[in-house]
Amino acid sequence: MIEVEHLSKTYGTHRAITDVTFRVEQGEILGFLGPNGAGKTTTMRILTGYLPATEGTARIAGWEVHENSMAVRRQIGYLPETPPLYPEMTVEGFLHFVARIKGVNGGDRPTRVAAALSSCGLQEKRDVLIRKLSKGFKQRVGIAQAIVHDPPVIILDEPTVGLDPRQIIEVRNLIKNLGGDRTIILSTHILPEVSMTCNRVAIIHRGRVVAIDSPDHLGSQLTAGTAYELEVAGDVLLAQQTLEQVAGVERLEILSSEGLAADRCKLHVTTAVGTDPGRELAVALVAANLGLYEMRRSQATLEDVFLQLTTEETAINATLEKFDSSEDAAA
Ligand SMILES: Nc1ncnc2c1ncn2[C@@H]1O[C@H](COP(=O)(O)OP(=O)(O)OP(=O)(O)O)[C@@H](O)[C@H]1O
Repeated sequence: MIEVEHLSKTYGTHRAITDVTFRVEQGEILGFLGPNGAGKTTTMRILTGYLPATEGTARIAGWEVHENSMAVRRQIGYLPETPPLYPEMTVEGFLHFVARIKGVNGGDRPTRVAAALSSCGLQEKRDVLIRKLSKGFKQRVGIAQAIVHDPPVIILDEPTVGLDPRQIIEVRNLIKNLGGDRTIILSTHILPEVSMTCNRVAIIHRGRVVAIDSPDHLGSQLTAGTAYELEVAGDVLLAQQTLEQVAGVERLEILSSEGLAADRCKLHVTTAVGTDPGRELAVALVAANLGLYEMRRSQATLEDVFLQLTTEETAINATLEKFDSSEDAAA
């Protein structure tokens, strides 16, 4: 439904996005996650036909966005960071107005407006002036204006920014309910937002997509599979050798033994993707006559991945190389 290939955008001499490539299939909710200034808004403005790309192409439902910007706008509902609302109009009056300018024909308008009011939980506010609404309800009106012409694609730029925690939950649920057949891209710099609402997440950093996958897969794909922290009694070198021989162990680190009893040591074991040899680690230690006093398992979370990708230059470069080599292999 959405195909983005090698998009770049330069403002003057400043490169805002570089070689952004991704696809979104019909019915998917893709989260566009990145810190402030990463290039989310720029990408969304190109996709919606409001901004030309410097290089690359973007297609929505088969239409190249820049060459067919009017046709593309009919396929898209767009909620910019600041919703375009007329405060002196009532909610219903405003939605009728938007339906008209988006080309919904007169006969269909009452049905479309009623559907948008209902989807966004706005029926009771239909006669209220927009300026009298809370920020959360204003945001719902912003989403209602994006969907009033029943577009197959919805693009939401930071839809929960500035809302209180209750409003955030309501807007997230609303977005999930809009899914189904519709294809949705939402941008955010808030991690839980993508885990809770999206099927897939694209992490964007300094204008580049540095990872794209399901929230769960990202946790395991980019770092090793599982990690264990172990407190062992006995000779530390024997413990190290014993653990290193267990199948699946990829990396072993001896941690500081500060605060531990004299014969104790702490080790951190990282295992290969797709392996989880917890039982074998315990059995091997006991078989070597070592004492096992603590064993804690942890999985890399989306937060670990996001921090790793957006704070460590080396990790980003490694990921970019990995992406380049997988593209080479695919070519
Ligand atoms: N009109 C513009 N002229 C010059 N530079 C711009 C313009 N718009 C954005 N930029 C720069 O391009 C980069 C990407 O900005 P963009 O707004 O796309 O990021 P973002 O991820 O949406 O961030 P935010 O969440 O802060 O809006 C930033 O460095 C920004 O300063």
